[in-house]
Amino acid sequence: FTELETAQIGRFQDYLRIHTAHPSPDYAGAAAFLLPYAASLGLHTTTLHFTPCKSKPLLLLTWPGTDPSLPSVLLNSHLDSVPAEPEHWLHPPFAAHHDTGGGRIYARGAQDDKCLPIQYLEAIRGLRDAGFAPARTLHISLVPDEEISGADGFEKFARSEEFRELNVGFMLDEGQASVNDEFRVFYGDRLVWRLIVKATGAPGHGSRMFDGAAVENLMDCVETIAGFRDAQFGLVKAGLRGPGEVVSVNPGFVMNMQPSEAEVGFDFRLPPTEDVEHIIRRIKEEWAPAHKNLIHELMIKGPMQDVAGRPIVTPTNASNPWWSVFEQAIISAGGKLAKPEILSSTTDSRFIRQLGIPALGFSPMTNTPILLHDHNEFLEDKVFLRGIKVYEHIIRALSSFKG
Ligand SMILES: CSCC[C@H](NC=O)C(=O)O
Ligand SMILES: [Zn+2]
Ligand SMILES: [Zn+2]
Repeated sequence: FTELETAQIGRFQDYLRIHTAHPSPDYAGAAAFLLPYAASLGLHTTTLHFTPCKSKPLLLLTWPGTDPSLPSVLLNSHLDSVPAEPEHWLHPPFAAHHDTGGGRIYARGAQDDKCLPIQYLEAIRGLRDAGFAPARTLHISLVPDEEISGADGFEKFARSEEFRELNVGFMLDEGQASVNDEFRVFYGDRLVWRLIVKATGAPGHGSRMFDGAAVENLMDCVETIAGFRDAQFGLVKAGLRGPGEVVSVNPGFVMNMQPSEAEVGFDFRLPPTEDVEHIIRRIKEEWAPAHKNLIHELMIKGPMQDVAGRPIVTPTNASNPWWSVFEQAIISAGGKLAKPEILSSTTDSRFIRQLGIPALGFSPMTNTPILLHDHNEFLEDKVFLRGIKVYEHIIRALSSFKG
């Protein structure tokens, strides 16, 4: 590695060592690391707060463009991470151990998504040192609480006056690792629903067999939903649909059993183009019907349509000029792009797509196992460094785009 590359890996490790995991992410520590870092590159820095206690900062880093009349480009990354169980890890999850043999850097957040701000900033360093001046203003947003819904993070930011003033024309946000040598890109996120079904039934002695007990009623619900789950999963297993193109449903989000009351929770994920009325009808009529003493509560986590009443997706065709700028940038970086996908999980991109602003999910990690939220999350040093080069191409292209 060159001296610069060694320093870049070091900065990545320093950031990974900040304890950003829920339930008590060290946002102040992350801000204390990132703000002076950005300032040292000549970026303007602002800290916004959308909570009264000011414990959830949202950092904005800005590289002003030479033509401020053009809409800006936003690169997003969330500051928080999911928790880790250290006993299941080869190395402590916040030590950022660098395995010098294989080059792996182990840490919670190595893929999701603490590589991104370092890659964004190091790409800016490279471009600045090469004398590049962006035409469009480039903003980086570093937001709290993505992992816990973004309600105090990007959701409030997207509705704010400060956001409107940024005049964002296009956003890049996190994506996911790719197990082959094609970069993955995401043009939509699935919708998140939580369904709680409560059953009531006749109480009775544990030795008696009788019809209509609460748990039995609830089991009918679980079994019918399990059948639907099998059918959806079957489409993915048969290669007919991508994992983001089916409705996923997983039980067990809350479980609380009593003799005359029983309750189960389901985590539902729906493709943005799904016929939601049809699913709601099936819940009411087939899966949790009142005649089986089942009641249900459906929580819809976030918007289901954009401001124009359409599914929340970013076009990846000629109708979206940013798409071809992005695609060309990947090619100019010597990369290959996989077919655009719907992300199985959910990111902050949904809040900006909902406003009708195009956004793509992208994390430059090829030939890397998908380890977000998993034990032993790691990113290889060479993959991390290549990502910096890829962002140099992307930032150059997006910020020069005159369309
Ligand atoms: C209700 S928003 C949940 C957001 C979360 N995002 C990342 O994992 C997810 O479960 O996909
Ligand atoms: Zn993430
Ligand atoms: Zn995550």
